[in-house]
Amino acid sequence: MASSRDGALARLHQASKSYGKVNALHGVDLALRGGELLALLGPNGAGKTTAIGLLLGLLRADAGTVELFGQDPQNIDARRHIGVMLQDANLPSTLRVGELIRLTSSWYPAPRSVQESAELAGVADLLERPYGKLSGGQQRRVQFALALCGRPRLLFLDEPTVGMDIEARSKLWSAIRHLVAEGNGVVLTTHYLEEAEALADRVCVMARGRVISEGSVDALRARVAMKRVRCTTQLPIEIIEAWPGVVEVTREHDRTCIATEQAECVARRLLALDAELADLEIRAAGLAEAFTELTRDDNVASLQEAA
Ligand SMILES: Nc1ncnc2c1ncn2[C@@H]1O[C@H](COP(=O)(O)OP(=O)(O)OP(=O)(O)O)[C@@H](O)[C@H]1O
Repeated sequence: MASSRDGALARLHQASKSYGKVNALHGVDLALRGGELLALLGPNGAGKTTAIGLLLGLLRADAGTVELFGQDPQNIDARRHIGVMLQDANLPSTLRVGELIRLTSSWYPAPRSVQESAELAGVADLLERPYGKLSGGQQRRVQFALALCGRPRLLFLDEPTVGMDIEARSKLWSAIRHLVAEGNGVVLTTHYLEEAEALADRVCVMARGRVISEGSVDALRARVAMKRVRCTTQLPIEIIEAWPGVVEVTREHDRTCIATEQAECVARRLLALDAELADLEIRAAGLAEAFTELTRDDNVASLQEAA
């Protein structure tokens, strides 16, 4: 299967798409490469599903170009080298898991064995069970087995771990890492930022139909000055929230977490006002803070544009 000129397995170039009056994508550029996991992030309505729909050939762009293995994504040959796990899979509930994997594999030119697919997805003990009788998390794992059974070179995973418990999620993460290490490309959309942080080689943040930031997790983190100050304090949240430079304050059990661009000033105030303060800790921003700051800046920009 061919890649496009720049070595990408798939790409959007200046792609735009509207639904009636809603401009869902405006001139988006995106390249997906082998051996790399790209996390596509953005608030609800940012255009992620639309971008994926174009790459999968489910939608047609109004303008710009869309390539899948150097071809039109509607081309059946190109589609045989992708694996897809979308949010609403409608699978026949009476079929057994083994039958579903066998049936799906038969569509691909060089599929994995049923056993290998089932083991990679952690469903080897469920092969004889009817799909409809499985729990939500088990059904998600079966959908993952169906996405990878055709030995795809490019895998699209739309919020793959929703509804999974911690153990299932961590197994799925290792399977995804295995697929990337084999040289395959993976596109992941998720609202769990720790998932993107754990898996992504590259992160693309979308908002209002545009790519507003793209780079490695570290590069995105470095773009934001935000830090996290954690401590145990009896000071009321409302007081801390009013301090200059404080962006967000949350409290879980007795731990208070403050997102701020002025960590040292906040720490000084905490120490001055609370003689009982304990467990003070200052950390660099995680992807979650970077995301909050990037999308907040974008909202400010959009309000300025509108004014
Ligand atoms: N079939 C459709 N008809 C009309 N508008 C649509 C349609 N699909 C999406 N939209 C609109 O296009 C915009 C982009 O939607 P899209 O589903 O691509 O966003 P998203 O980033 O995937 O959001 P989410 O995180 O909520 O899944 C939104 O304003 C949405 O309401």
